[in-house]
Amino acid sequence: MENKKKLQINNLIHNYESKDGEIVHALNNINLSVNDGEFLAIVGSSGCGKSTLLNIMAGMIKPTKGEILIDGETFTFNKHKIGYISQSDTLLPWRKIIDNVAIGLEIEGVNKKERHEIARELMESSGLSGFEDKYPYELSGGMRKRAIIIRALATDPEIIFMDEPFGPLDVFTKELLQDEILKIWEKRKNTIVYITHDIGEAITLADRIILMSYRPSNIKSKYIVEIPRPRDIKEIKHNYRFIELEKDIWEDIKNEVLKAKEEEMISI
Ligand SMILES: Nc1ncnc2c1ncn2[C@@H]1O[C@H](COP(=O)(O)OP(=O)(O)OP(=O)(O)O)[C@@H](O)[C@H]1O
Repeated sequence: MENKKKLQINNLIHNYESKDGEIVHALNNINLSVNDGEFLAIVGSSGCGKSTLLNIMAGMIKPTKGEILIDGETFTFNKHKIGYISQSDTLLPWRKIIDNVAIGLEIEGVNKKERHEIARELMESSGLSGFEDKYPYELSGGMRKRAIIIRALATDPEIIFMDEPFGPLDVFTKELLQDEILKIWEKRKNTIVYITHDIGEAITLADRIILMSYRPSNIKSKYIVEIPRPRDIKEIKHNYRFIELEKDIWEDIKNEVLKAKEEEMISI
């Protein structure tokens, strides 16, 4: 049976224009579909356009050309519910953690009792019980990140877009959070599109990995991660498929970076 397509990107082109009129050709005719419940990771060298692609998919940037469909319909915020998690710490410092976690529900008009119930449940499942009435500055970086993740989950979005969510964290905290994301996703099966620089992270988490070429960026390669689930965050690194895949993707990215450097040298 064919998988149901949740998200579809057709003929996407995006150019930026800087203040002095210089055009940056960021994305060049991207065609991509993401299946319902799929965990898709996007990797690529720095500046290749990963965040641009994610921000367009999440409706935050209007593309120069092309269309974004969710369940076959043009994406609009009125019709479709999405979650977005970036690298930055986006908790509101003046709100208690429970009110931060519940903010999406508040915007949806859910009453206080109900939204606090949902937020409490999520906080309990992610080890944040007891911190409901604390303020963001009273939590560690890892705890704040957990609060941001469950805030995105609280409204039960159809698709969650994540832009290097664990980038600034230490390796230990990062692995704990990766483990949590895996557990949450294995339970809920939301569709996730996840950007990362970290190839190991992409292999650990994703069903499929897209490698973007250098600018103007396109999809250079696609890799299926054929490692069974549930995945053990520590064990997976010793899996021969993990090792092979990591080597192949590294090689692929290295060639892309070298090509970009050569082009830069020629244009100087
Ligand atoms: N608002 C903007 N105006 C002009 N150029 C931009 C703008 N945003 C991004 N760019 C350029 O578009 C290209 C793609 O940027 P983008 O941030 O999408 O890349 P990225 O792959 O996410 O990079 P990184 O991995 O370093 O975060 C870069 O050359 C960047 O300088």
